[in-house]
Amino acid sequence: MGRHRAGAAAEAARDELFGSGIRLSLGQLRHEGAGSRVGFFTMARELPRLMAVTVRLGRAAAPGALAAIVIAELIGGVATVVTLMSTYRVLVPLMAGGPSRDRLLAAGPALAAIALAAGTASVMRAASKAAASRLGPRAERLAYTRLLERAAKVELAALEDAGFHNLLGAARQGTRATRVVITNAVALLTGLTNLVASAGVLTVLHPLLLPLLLATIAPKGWSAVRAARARFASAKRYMDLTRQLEVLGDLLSSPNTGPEIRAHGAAPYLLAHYDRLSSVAEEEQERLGRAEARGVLAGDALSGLASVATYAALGALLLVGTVPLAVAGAAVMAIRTGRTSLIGLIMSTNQIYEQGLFVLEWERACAEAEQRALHTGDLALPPHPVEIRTRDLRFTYPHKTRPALDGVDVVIRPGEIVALVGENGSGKSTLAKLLCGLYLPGGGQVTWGGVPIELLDRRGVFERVALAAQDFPRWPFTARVNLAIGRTDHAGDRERLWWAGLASGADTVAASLPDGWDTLLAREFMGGTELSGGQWQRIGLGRAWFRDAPVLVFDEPTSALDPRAETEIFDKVGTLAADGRTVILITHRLASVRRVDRIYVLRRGKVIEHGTHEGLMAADGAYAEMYRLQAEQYVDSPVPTADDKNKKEFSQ
Ligand SMILES: Nc1ncnc2c1ncn2[C@@H]1O[C@H](COP(=O)(O)OP(=O)(O)OP(=O)(O)O)[C@@H](O)[C@H]1O
Repeated sequence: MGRHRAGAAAEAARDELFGSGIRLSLGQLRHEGAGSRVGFFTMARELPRLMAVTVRLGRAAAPGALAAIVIAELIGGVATVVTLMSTYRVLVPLMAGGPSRDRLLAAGPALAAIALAAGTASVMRAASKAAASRLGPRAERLAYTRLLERAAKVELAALEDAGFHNLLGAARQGTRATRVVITNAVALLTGLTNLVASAGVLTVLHPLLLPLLLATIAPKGWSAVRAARARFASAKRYMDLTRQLEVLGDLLSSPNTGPEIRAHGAAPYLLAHYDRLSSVAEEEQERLGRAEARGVLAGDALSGLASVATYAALGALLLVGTVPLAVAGAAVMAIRTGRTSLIGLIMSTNQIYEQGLFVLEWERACAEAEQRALHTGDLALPPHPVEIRTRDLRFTYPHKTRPALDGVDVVIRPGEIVALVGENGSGKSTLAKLLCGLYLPGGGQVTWGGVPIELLDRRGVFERVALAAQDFPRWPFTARVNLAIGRTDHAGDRERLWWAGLASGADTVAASLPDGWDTLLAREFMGGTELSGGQWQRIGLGRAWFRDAPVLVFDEPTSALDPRAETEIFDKVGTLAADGRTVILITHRLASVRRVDRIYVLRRGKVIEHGTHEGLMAADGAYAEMYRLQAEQYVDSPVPTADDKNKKEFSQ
């Protein structure tokens, strides 16, 4: 009852902080989990596929190391066969009649063979381990690089899809799992060669002994596999929760949220939610642990019974004289070796399976990322600037019902400055992203030079655009790189940096920093520093200037700038257009759009008005109303200038 209440409280915590998203994802995964609840044999079928993925990865990462492992393990297996068979050959003369000296001498060659084989096996195991330590990290790096390469190329919309995001989370775990799988695959190979060796020897000694050996181990295998599946299903189901706990942990210790957490006294509230959410994770771990313990107990009991049966059978064979004493002695050795190998084999199989399922997620994520890769046509843009136009453009974000854009028609000619204005959430930033090809239309068209964007080589479109987004990234790198990342193939271009710095005012920011352009802009690292909001905005604008593209998109470029800097920026935007560049300007500062070529006013994803400032003022519609509202803020309480004051004093 108490537990039930704790669960309900945690559920409530999820709703309050993260909305219903996590419940949805838990529900969905429960459903998926039900579909994938399969038995031992499905797992047995999955294991080879899982191993094949890892082996392919290993072959690509370090083929030499992989070959070394296989060879060393095979030789190790042969050495085990030699050891076991030689044991039999030692026992036969030792148990025969005659003087002890003769019996020992007769057993001598077999004893020497055992020593040699044991030595060889040790050397081979060591060689195999060394090769695995080379292979593991390389495979992990290769897996991670492949994942990142593919993830960096997917459509932006895919990155914003929570399902794909979760898959990427599991895949990232999968890249780390490759190393565990490889280490355990070596152990598996060792166990397998030893097992084959013992099984072979047992079969030679007496055919009945082999099935008995297998019977001792099968229940253990069953319980281990069951536990591995349960752990994997749980890790997947709780992926969102794990991520949200990480996020809460980061928020509680981040310098960005630090001031607000302290000033608002929010720490106890967040900690309480952390506590409740982590109690859900804890409960799940407990549940898994209990289920696993039950499975282990059942497996061990069955395995114990089978062991008793094995030794009883051996005893019976000995009693009826079917098996001589030497053979029974060797059989005991082989059973012990086989059992140890089998237990090791099950442990490693268990690990391989549990971690390998994440490796399969890695493979699935790579495949899905490839499927969701940026769609691009092959038509090249002409070298000269072209007109950008939308016709009946519609766009809805994934998992949303209401369209963000609903039948938008705009035209932007080369060398024009076009402004997009409108209330919050009206679709301005979304439109800008569609114009520069970051999203593909859900309906209607975006054309560049008359060609629909889907048919164009989109890399060519990106090449022509510099985007200073509203939420531009604050890269935790040096100030220099924060600009140069706008066009990395010119990263070392000092003249470009100087020019971009001058145009955006980022040069004055750099001049105020301890190491100038080489100052690290991340206070969480040693030697790093933090900028003010306005300073960051200058850096962000500097990046767009550094990119120096024919089409510039400025989304709220001056929201954090002081009035002087703002005026300077808008003057510079004007000169960009005079130089033949096309400028798309999104702003709420209507004073700054008076001189642009055309203004589009958006509301709820539609263009409700368009024209020049004068035309829209004359039309006396939504734009005129917004403009007057802003202008009145200044007109209602006029601030006298120094000149006004002089005039007043003069008239008195
Ligand atoms: N990445 C996204 N995923 C889902 N919905 C989004 C996303 N970005 C924006 N939206 C939604 O699309 C609609 C339009 O948003 P958009 O950012 O284009 O508006 P905007 O006019 O630029 O607003 P603002 O003036 O506040 O910047 C809003 O309802 C918003 O909630």
